[in-house]
Amino acid sequence: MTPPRTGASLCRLRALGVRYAGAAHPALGPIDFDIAAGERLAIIGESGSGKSTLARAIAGLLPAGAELTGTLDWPAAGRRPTPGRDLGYVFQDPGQSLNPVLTIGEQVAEGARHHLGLSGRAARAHAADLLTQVHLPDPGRLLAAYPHQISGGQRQRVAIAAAIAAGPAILIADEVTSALDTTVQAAIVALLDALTRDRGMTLIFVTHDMALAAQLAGRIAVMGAGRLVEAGRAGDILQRPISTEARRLLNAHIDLDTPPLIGEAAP
Ligand SMILES: Nc1ncnc2c1ncn2[C@@H]1O[C@H](COP(=O)(O)OP(=O)(O)OP(=O)(O)O)[C@@H](O)[C@H]1O
Ligand code: NI
Repeated sequence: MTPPRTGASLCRLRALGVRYAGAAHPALGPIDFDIAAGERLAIIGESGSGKSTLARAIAGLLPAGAELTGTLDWPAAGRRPTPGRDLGYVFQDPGQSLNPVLTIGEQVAEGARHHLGLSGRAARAHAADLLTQVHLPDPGRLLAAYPHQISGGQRQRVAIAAAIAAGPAILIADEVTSALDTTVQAAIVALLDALTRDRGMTLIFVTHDMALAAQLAGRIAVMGAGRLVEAGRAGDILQRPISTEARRLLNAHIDLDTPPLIGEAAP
């Protein structure tokens, strides 16, 4: 897919709704929203608010049997992006992104071989290059390793390398840092920031952390109970949140930043 002009409407949601198979109520919607080409959007909300459902609907990665209502158009491209080629997706748990019985080399090279038509040898070289780009040490050795042989933070770097292997124009990262400790979190966020900026990719970053959202995104969409309750520039939402959901997420973050009482901090 040729990357559309920056700022053009990339994805247009109109009365978009999702109902999972057998569910009594829709998990999402109706949602009206536009995503601009090249923008950096954070989708935030509390657990169960529908963030992943929205992200998966955009990616075309909803589970079988999920029913979509309303419309989801791709005006600039004229067709939906192909996951893996036009759109990369990184999950919260690298176990969902990575296959435990394939080597890291095999899975990072797979996207390049499949979508770019590279030979096995060229795809392997490309995979080693990608591992370097996500700042993993000793790519030559890592190519032959299995996911369980590296740390959680390293696995997330591998998942990011695999997601961008075919050079997609869009990257969706769904809670990719929530299983990691704070310093590793910051490094992964910095990596996503640099990679997507360098490549002019559209970034959709799902999180329940307002500070991470504001750090990475230009615009924030706030979800609550399956609906979009507020959307706007990151700075505006941080300084003047309107919805109770956005206020709650901000307060939650201030609480986290409060230093623990001396008694609690003692070992
Ligand atoms: N595969 C599924 N089948 C049925 N219901 C689902 C499925 N996935 C999610 N749901 C339901 O849809 C609603 C929205 O869930 P979703 O995972 O989108 O929320 P979320 O904001 O991503 O939450 P979290 O922060 O916990 O990841 C919830 O009520 C959830 O139970
Ligand atoms: Ni989720």
